[in-house]
Order: sequence, then structure tokens, then C-alpha cells
Amino acid sequence: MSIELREIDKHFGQYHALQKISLSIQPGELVALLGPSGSGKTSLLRIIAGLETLDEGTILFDQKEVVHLSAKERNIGFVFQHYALFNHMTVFDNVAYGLKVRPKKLRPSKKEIEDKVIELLALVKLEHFAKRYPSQLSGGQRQRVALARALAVEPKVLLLDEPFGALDAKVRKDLRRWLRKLHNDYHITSIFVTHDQEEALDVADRIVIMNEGRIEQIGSPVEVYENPASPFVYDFLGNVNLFKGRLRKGELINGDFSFKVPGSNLDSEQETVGYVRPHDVAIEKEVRPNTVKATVLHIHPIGATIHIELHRPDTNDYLEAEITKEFFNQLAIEKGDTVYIHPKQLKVFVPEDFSI
Ligand SMILES: Nc1ncnc2c1ncn2[C@@H]1O[C@H](COP(=O)(O)OP(=O)(O)OP(=O)(O)O)[C@@H](O)[C@H]1O
Repeated sequence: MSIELREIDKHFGQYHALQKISLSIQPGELVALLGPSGSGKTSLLRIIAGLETLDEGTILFDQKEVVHLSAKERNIGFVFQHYALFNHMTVFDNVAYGLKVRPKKLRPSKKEIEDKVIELLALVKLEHFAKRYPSQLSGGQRQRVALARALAVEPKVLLLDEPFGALDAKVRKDLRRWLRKLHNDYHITSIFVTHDQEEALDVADRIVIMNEGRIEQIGSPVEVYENPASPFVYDFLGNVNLFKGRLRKGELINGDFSFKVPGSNLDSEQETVGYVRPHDVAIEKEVRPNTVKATVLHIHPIGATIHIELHRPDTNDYLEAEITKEFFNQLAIEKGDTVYIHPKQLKVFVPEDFSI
């Protein structure tokens, strides 16, 4: 099922929560809505589900308008952050629920329901838990029951609102991998809301980055991470170092460091910011042209990567660098050492209103 959103607008009283949101989702895609708290992710998901009305715009499923359809008629599976299971029902009955409450004409036979529930419990690896009650399960297990329950009615679209938000880091990671696998096997068009960038980058085919009710960027995880379209996306996706300065004849002057901004010959009095990912901070032991001096403040090994915190005396800025363990051993640096750094890559967003 394809989903198309056209210019969706939504106010809550005076507050403009969604501003002309347009988005096309291909059949079988797994899309993440990623953004900070209050950016409008949940409101958009609820509007797609038919749980919330929109002010303007329209929604099409397989090119057919669904705005006038109720949530039930849209044939959507919904999974919330808090499992929302029926506590008085066993796992089996929770999963069977959506099928059992169908009108008689559409209801599968008892045997068909049983087969389906057994199949789904095997899928979520809870086949031995059918007789338990939700209170006898861990958080991760409950969320898997919630997913099995959402899938039981064979939805055309699966919507997940921070599905792993309430779980601890390790369980989240397992469930993420598992959601990816489930999606590969079932190919249900799925949209999930998260404010966790790692989760979005790890799981989604495409990421929609939202900020203050607008879409900032849409792209594959690699596209949005490697080529952020705005300073907001740079800041929001992963750690980043800021090189703040002024433009002089197309060069960003930042303390003792200058950087030629490709394609620009501008002067600007406005503060201009260069963005540098930690893995793009090069560290040298010897001084070279156009490097700046920095002091090593902390060294943290995280797996095969070494995170290094640095301080620049010229600008009084703190920086983070990431290097491989191998390179760290070659460099042989210690806390307190003086090193020389330069960005291997730096992205500058030139201010719009500049003076030449
Ligand atoms: N029913 C409502 N009435 C009034 N304001 C609302 C309502 N629902 C959401 N809002 C407001 O709309 C904005 C967007 O909320 P929404 O829940 O969509 O954001 P979100 O990106 O999902 O945030 P979070 O990650 O915190 O869940 C927020 O400022 C919120 O306060």
C-alpha cells in the first residue's frame, strides 16, 4: 500500500502543529519520523491513522483518499509506546482479539484464528508464552505481543509510535533488529515515530526529519547523515563540532584556522558556522600549515573507536574527535598532550543575508 500526504496542516487552537506536510511513501517502505519533542511526529501519525482530524490537505492510500474514513476503516495496525495490552486477557487472547471482534461474516473460524495466533506468536518468538498474562512478561516481551496483536488483522499499514521508547538500551537494540527482519519478511508499509536518531538510522529505509511542524529533510539514512540539508539536521543527527567565524572573501575565519568555502567569494559580518563530524577531525602530533593547536582533555575508548575530547586555546572551544584504535596506537597521545588539528571535511551553511 502506498501512502501519500498532501499539504497537511493542523492547528491545536492557536498553535500551528503541522505546516503543509507533503510526503510520498512507497509500498513496503519502512519510514521513520524523526524529530525533537514537540516537532509534530505523533500528531502526523495520528492523522494518518484517522485518530486525529486535519485542518487542510489530504491523505491517499494507494491513490485513494482516506480522509473521510474512520480509523477502523483504514485497516491500520497501531503500536504505541506503552503496550496497551488487555491485562485481564492471556497473551493468546490479546493477539486473537482483533480477529474475534470482527462481525460474524468476516470473522475467521475458531481454528483459523488459533492457527493465525500460533503463527504470529512464533514470529515474535513467544510461542511458549500463550497462556501467560501481560503482567507476567518483560517490557520487551509485552511490546512483541503488541506487535503480534497489530499484525493479526493483516493491516495494510503499520504505524508505530515510539514502540521501544519505554525499554532499556539492550532490549531496544534487539527489538530494532527484529523489527527490521519482520519488515523484510512481511513488507507492510510501516511508519514509526522516534526521537532517537540512532534508532532511525539503524532501522529505516528513509528518514523524515521534522522540526517545529515542518519537514526539514527526507532521505535515506546515508543521505541525511552524510548530507544534512540544514544546520538543524546537522545538529540533530549525530555529534558535531561547530567552527564559528566570519566570512572573508569566501573563507571562513575561525580563530587561527581558515577554510575556503567551495563556490563562495563572500564577505559576511554575520556569524557563519562550519559543521565538522568527530570522525572528520584530523589529529597530528606535529604542527602543519593550517592546523590549530589543541590540548587533549580526555580519552574514552568505546569499542574499536577512541573518542577524544580536545580544547582549542585560540577560540576557547571544546571539540570531540573520533579515531580508530589502530590510529590511536600509532599516534601515541596521552591526556594533557598538545596536538594539531584540522577538519578533513567541513560543511558551511552560508548566511542568506550577507554583505559583499
Ligand atoms: N490534543 C492536543 N491539544 C493541544 N496541543 C497539542 C495536542 N496534541 C499535540 N499538541 C501540541 O502539538 C505539538 C506537537 O505535538 P506532537 O505530540 O505531535 O509532537 P512529537 O514530535 O510527537 O513530540 P514527542 O516526541 O514529545 O511525542 C506540541 O507542541 C504539542 O503540545
